[in-house]
Amino acid sequence: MSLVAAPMAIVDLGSSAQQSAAGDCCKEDEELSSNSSSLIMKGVRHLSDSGITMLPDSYVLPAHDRPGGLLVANSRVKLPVIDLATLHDPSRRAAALETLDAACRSYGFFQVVNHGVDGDVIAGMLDVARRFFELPLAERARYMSSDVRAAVRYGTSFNQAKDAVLCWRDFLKLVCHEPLQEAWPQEPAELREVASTYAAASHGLFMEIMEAALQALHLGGGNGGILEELAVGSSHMMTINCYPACPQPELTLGMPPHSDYGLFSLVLQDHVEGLQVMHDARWLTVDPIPGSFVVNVGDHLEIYSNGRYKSVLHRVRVNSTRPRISVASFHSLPAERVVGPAPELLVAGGEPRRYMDTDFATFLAYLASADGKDKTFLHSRMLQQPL
Ligand SMILES: O=C(O)CCC(=O)C(=O)O
Ligand SMILES: [Fe+2]
Repeated sequence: MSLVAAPMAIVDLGSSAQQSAAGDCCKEDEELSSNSSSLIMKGVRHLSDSGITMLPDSYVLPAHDRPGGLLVANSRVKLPVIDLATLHDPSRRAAALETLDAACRSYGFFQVVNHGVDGDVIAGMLDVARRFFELPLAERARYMSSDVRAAVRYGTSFNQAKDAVLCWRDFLKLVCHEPLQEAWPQEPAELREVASTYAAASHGLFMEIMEAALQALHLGGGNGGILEELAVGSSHMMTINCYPACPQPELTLGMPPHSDYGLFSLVLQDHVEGLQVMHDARWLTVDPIPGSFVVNVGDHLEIYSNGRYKSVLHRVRVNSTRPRISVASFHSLPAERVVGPAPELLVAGGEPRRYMDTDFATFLAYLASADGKDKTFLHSRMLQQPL
C-alpha cells in the first residue's frame, strides 16, 4: 500500500477466527458481525466509534503473530539520539557522525532532536492529522482509491487488497514531490497549507541527514553524487496514520512487521507509544520523545550502502484507551531511478555486490504478489547475505 514493503504473516483467516473468542459477545457485536464486511471497508476509526467491545474476526491474528509473547522485551527503549546541533558544530560533527553511523548499522533507527523544525509546524501537523480523521466518514471516503500512484489516497489496514488479516489502522497518503496540493483534501481547511509546510521541513531535514549518512559512509561526496541528484529531484510520500483505541489490542496490530522502501523515513509520532523495532531478535518499544523525529533506514539505503546500513523490521501496536497518530515521510530518489549499490563500493578489488539493482515497477510488482511470511522486498533483491 504505501511505499513500504509488505512482508509478514498476514495469514490464514480460518485459524485466526477460532482463536478470537476472548470475552463475551454482546448484542451490538452480533449486529456488527452480521454487517461486518461493509463496516470493515469503512475503516477502524468507524469501527472504534461504533463502540464495539470485541474485535471482529477479520482483525484477529493467529496466536504466533500477535503482539505479546516471547519476542517482546519488557522495557521501552531509547533509540540512539542524534542532536542535530552537534552535526552543525564543526568541533562535534565527527562524533555525531559516529553515533549516526553506529545507529544505522545496528538498530537501523535513531531519534533526532534539536532538528530546527519549528515546534508550531510539528504541533500543527499532528493537530490537522487528528482533525482529518475526525471528519465525517463521507468526507474522508472521497479520497478512497486503489491507485497506489494517486496524489491522495485514503484507506485502511496495511495492504487492503491483499491482507488476509486486517490491521487496526486508517491512513491518508499524500504525494509530496509534485505540485499536486490542489488534489489534497480541502478539509480540514488548513490541511493543504500545514501539510505542505510540514513536507518542506521534512524534506530539508532528510537532506541534512542524508548528507551526514553519506559522509559517514565515505560515499557520494563528489560532483554528480547521489546528494546532487536528490537536490534536483526526489520522491516524497507522506502517510498520516490513525490508530484508534482498539477493544482487544493484544489480538491485533496497527501495522504488521515491515521495512520501508526508500532511503530514509522520518516519523513524527504523538505522545502515545506504539512503534516497535526488531533488534537482536526481539521487539523493542520506542519511547516517544516529544517534538523529536524517529528516523529509519529504508530498503534503498540498505541497497545503496551494499548492506552496511540496515533497513530493519518494525511494527505498530495499538492499545485500548488512547488513539495514536503518526506521520511517516518516505524520502528517496525519483521513482524511475534504478537503485543499486554505490559504484564506489564495487570498484575492482572492492567488495562483492550484495543486492540486485531495483526500480519502482519491480517494487509494485512485488507488492501485488507478496503474501509470503517473513519475506521482505529487500530479501527478494539480495544476492548474498549482507555484512
Ligand atoms: O506509526 C508509526 O509509528 C510507524 C509507521 C510506519 O512504520 C509506516 O508508516 O511505515
Ligand atoms: Fe514503516
